Amino acid sequence: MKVNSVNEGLLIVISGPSGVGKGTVCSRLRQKMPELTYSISATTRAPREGEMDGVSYFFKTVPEFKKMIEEDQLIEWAQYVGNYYGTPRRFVENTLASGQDIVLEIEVQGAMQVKEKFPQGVFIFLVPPSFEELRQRIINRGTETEALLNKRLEAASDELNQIKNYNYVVINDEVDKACECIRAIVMAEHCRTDRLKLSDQNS
Ligand SMILES: Nc1ncnc2c1ncn2[C@@H]1O[C@H](COP(=O)(O)OP(=O)(O)OP(=O)(O)O)[C@@H](O)[C@H]1O
Ligand SMILES: Nc1nc2c(ncn2[C@@H]2O[C@H](COP(=O)(O)O)[C@@H](O)[C@H]2O)c(=O)[nH]1
Repeated sequence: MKVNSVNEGLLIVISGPSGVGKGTVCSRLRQKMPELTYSISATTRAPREGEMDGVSYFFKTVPEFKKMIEEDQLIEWAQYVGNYYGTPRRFVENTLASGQDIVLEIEVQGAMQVKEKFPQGVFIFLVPPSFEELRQRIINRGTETEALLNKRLEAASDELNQIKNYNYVVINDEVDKACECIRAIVMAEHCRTDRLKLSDQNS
């Protein structure tokens, strides 16, 4: 019995409202699951203290970003709280084609665009233990003005309504627990795709 030779990696989208802890969970996942590859997004937002170009994001001017859109260099893009964010296409496609799994940490509008193009992807929504905890996390992070904090919280209410469009929901009450849930999801998805490949092979 041979497993299908078409052996693309999994495209894993981790999404959820601002401040829920996507970045924190993904950086812990990098330690716990070094076998996963992580996409680096492009953005027009200004770098925060400690963020490096090409590591945290590819920081772009608005004309540079618009050129990327025109040249179809992005799998998805969205305007979020006054800035553009998008996922560079080539790196994602090359990673999947080489059989490696890739993680996209993106907001909801972009995640839904990815779902249109890659319905076979694994869509995970991170939720906070409560809306008040979400607010506190953004305040404690200390990166937003009050006006931007309110915009992010407004966006969060809409984003939480999109849960139904995701395959999995993970509560980020503790970072390690959230990572273990994601590890379990990835393992289960590998078993599922192996089963599909074997059924195709033997039908
Ligand atoms: N499980 C957790 N318990 C307590 N605090 C947490 C937890 N996860 C993340 N945080 C804290 O919450 C704040 C927001 O986390 P983080 O920046 O990772 O969120 P995010 O979802 O990536 O936000 P954004 O979408 O705005 O980039 C950070 O200060 C982080 O340390
Ligand atoms: N649609 C996309 N959203 C993205 C991408 N990269 C990051 N993000 C999301 O934007 C918000 C704000 O991020 P911040 O770094 O300014 O706090 C957050 O939800 C990120 O997950 C992307 O490529 N496309």
